[in-house]
Amino acid sequence: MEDAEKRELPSYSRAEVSKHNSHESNWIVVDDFVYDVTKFAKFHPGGKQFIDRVAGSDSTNAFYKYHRRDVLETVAKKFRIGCIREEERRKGKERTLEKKKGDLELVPYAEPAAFAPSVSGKPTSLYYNETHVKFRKACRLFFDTHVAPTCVKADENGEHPTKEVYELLGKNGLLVARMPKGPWMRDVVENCGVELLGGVHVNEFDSFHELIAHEETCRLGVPGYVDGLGAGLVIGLPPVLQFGRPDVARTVGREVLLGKKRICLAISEPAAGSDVAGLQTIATKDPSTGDYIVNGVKKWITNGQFSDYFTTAVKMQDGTFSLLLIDRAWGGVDTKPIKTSYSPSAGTAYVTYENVRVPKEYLLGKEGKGFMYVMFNFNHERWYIVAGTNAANRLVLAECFKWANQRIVFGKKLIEQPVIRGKLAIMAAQIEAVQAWTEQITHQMNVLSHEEQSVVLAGPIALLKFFCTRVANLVSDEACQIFGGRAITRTGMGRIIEAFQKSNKFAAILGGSEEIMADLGIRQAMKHMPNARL
Ligand code: HEM
Repeated sequence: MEDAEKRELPSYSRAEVSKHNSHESNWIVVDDFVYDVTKFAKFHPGGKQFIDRVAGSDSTNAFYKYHRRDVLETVAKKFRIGCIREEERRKGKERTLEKKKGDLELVPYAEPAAFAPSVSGKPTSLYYNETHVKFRKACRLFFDTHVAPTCVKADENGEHPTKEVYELLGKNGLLVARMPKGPWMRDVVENCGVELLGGVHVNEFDSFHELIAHEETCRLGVPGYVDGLGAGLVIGLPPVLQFGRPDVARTVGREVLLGKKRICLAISEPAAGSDVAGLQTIATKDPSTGDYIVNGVKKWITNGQFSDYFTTAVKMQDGTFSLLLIDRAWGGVDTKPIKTSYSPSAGTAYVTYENVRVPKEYLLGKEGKGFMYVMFNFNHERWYIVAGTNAANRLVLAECFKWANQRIVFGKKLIEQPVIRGKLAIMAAQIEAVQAWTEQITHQMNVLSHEEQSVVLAGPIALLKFFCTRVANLVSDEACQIFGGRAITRTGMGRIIEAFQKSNKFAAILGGSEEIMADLGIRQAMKHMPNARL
């Protein structure tokens, strides 16, 4: 793409560029493009003197000391006046790697091993086939084209993803792709015009495609906005689809999976986080109609601020729990934003229910069985949290590799320092371990029934989540040390590291805290352990 653009532009020799080396005419070269920065110099955010110092020269290396590559495609583009003559351009490893929309990364460990470039072109994993490769590439192109160009600003401004973005995700199957396996996918594909990306057929779609959909959504580097893109849907809609009355499940399922309505899961309360049994939101039954009247509050509800539907856990008068689907339009539901350490784009809310009348048709499953449904849903929720967190871990590692390759300190590249390579090694090894275990569990999800999964996978998924969020903690810590001051700066080179640092603890708490996960993993193992003795 860059080469094609260069063919269209006037070309200059390096000698010609070097003549424009003053305040009156200041040209610089970055990646073989020529920029006239004469007028821009005094508006340059880094100060005029930096630009003046390099007037007339190739400033590629100097440029990459202080900017992310995207500055070239945004701010710098309007000053681009030409390119360097072909025979004088940088060659081989001297050239900055060109990256087009939809390209997978070539940086080491930036992609799961099965998607890293293979020398022979042969598949390198037993879990994935050609449809997974096509699906990942199509997802990457989708996000690079439709989401990446605007999400950084939206996240910065705390804007929720728009209805248009949701509808686009819906139409391209990126909402249904994040649901557990079930008939809803065939329904929206065959009856609602949804087309799965990469030409994947409904019959081909499996849990590995779903894993890819989570990974691709979560690797944008803007955690608040990423959660705004459907964290509520991933955890809030499955109970409706799996346990709702068929007519309710179909109507609400279609609305949400097409991106026309939004949903969240409302379980935690000011006094009940991981301790789900401590819920205090009460549902009383109207004996004349069988409807439920709900009163109470919910806290930390991701997407609650802009959701239409709330999949809500309530306590019944007899002390048991039920799950109700509540529509904001019925009245009595109020949401207000909670300020968290990441962007308000996630729509994290404090939700109040005041005498909300819920028609009995909106009970999910059986009365009094809500706790079981919440537990059932937790396996999928925790597995999705792992998928997203490890995708973010990987993104951070790729940022570290790039930065260590371009940052010069004490006269050499950071990556030439053994201490930095040690940090990259510990991150890469642990991220790969999480990936391998995730893929193993994903395979089990593919072959086991839901019932078997509840028995066999609850423990391993809890331990995997515990391990993954510990790894995220380590990745964040090491990345901060590699990026130095930039890791605590919201914009510029270290923005992804800074955002990750502020948000990686979310995954260690939501969906069951690290401590509870570790304990649950071993308790589940003990349940199935025979009375073995040494
Ligand atoms: C077309 C050329 C250039 C453009 C459009 C440009 C634009 C920018 C922008 C937008 C920033 C704000 C930080 C960010 O968003 O990343 C910035 C910061 C900066 N730029 Fe440039 N720049 C250019 C060339 C250069 C060159 C050639 C140098 C050095 C020789 C330089 C040195 C700096 C420095 C030192 C900062 C401050 C970095 C910091 O805060 O740590 N810039 N520039």
